[in-house]
Amino acid sequence: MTPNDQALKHKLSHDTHREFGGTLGAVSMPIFLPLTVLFLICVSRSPEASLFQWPPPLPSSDQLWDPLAPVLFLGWFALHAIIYLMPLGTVCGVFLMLLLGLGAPLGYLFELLLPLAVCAIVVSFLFSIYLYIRSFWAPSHALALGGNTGNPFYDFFIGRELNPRIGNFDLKYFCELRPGLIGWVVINLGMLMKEVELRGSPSLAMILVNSFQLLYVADALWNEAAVLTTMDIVHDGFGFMLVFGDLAWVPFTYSLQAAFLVVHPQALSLLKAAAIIALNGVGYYIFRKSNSQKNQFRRDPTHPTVARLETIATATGKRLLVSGWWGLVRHPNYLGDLLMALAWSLPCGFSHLLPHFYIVYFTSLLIHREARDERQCRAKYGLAWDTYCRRVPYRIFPYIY
Ligand SMILES: NC(=O)C1=CN([C@@H]2O[C@H](COP(=O)(O)OP(=O)(O)OC[C@H]3O[C@@H](n4cnc5c(N)ncnc54)[C@H](OP(=O)(O)O)[C@@H]3O)[C@@H](O)[C@H]2O)C=CC1
Ligand SMILES: CC(C)CCC[C@@H](C)[C@H]1CC=C2C3=C(CC[C@@]21C)[C@@]1(C)CC[C@H](O)C(C)(C)[C@@H]1CC3
Repeated sequence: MTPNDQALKHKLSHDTHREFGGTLGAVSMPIFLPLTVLFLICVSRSPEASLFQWPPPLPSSDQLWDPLAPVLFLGWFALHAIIYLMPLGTVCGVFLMLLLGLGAPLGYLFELLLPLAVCAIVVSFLFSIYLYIRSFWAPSHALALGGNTGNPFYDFFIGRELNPRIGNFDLKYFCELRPGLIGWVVINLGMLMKEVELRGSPSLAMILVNSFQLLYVADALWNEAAVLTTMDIVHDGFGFMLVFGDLAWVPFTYSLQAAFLVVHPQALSLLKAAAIIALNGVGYYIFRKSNSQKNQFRRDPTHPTVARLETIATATGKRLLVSGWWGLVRHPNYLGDLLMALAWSLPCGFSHLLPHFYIVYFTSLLIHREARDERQCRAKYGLAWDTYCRRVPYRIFPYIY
């Protein structure tokens, strides 16, 4: 071990700040979150669709298992791994998959949703155990700062290794963008097909939810390289939280609105639809413009689109934007993302709480995420960050928060 490795190991073992409720959170979340996924799917297809109904709509054991589910899940995962390894761009890869999937009875995904979610949960546990064990062979410089406290429950949850790789295959980067995110869109499409089977044509609400979320995922794939600057890739280890988040949470809870609409059709006037489309458009515009502005600035601060923006210097040599989108609030990209989240739930009406689960969860996730990023930026940039906070006092919502 080099002196550098030793110093880092020392720093890692003394980084005692615990996120997500510390050990208690790390022990309870791997139990609570998978049960939440199964519970929400059951609620979405129950006639009442109530989060508070008693007794809760629990699944029977035969609803949880179907031999086709592991074949489909593992096949899906393997297909993405092959496409990832092939010298094809993401867009070509997705196009290839669409061709393969053309004519597949996607509506059957509605019946398979619970068994598929069970597979995703089991695979998430097995994969995280593999990642935890292999991290003990990783060099110190490959470990994540936050996930090496020595507490096995906490480290398993947060992830010990930052960017585990098999050869050139980056496991975290792959999981963050491919199988789960694209799986979400395919599940949505399956729900739309199921609606067509049941009612002859897709409803306007279903078309809106599918189109908005397809745009979101297509944007993520189109701007794939930008994910390299997100907190998950740069800072967080690859442990249960992200594995489960990528493979189970995203595809099976982000598709709840479409699943809800299959059993609870909603009428939507053209005027309301137009207002919701406008809201999604505004949200997307803010989200994309602000993310692109920061990414461009980080890539090349002399680029004509960002060169005139006002900045402040930091002791690290990096500068912080204080005008443009990043002068409006400290997280304009979260603001845009939240407006889109609202637009995704509005087509589902207000008769039930379930389709609004996403916006409630997402608001809490981003408020918590903002606080984590703030802590990291203050540690990184010190006084310059305080100056930025004084210049741009609001975090996400101008004049509110
Ligand atoms: N749909 C979903 O479930 C989720 C979506 N997201 C979305 O992912 C995207 C990425 O989010 P996330 O990774 O949290 O964070 P950001 O993309 O907002 O990145 C934060 C980083 O940006 C840099 N930065 C902050 N302020 C400035 C500034 N004024 N000037 C220049 N650089 C600055 C800092 O890093 P540095 O200085 O080191 O470059 C900071 O750590 C967001 O659009 C978010 O909405 C996130 C989580 C979940
Ligand atoms: C299981 C927990 C309750 C929460 C886990 C959080 C994860 C679901 C999210 C953490 C960061 C994410 C990002 C995206 C999806 C959700 C997770 C994995 C993202 C890929 C969505 C598409 C965006 O365009 C993005 C900017 C690429 C996102 C990056 C962060």
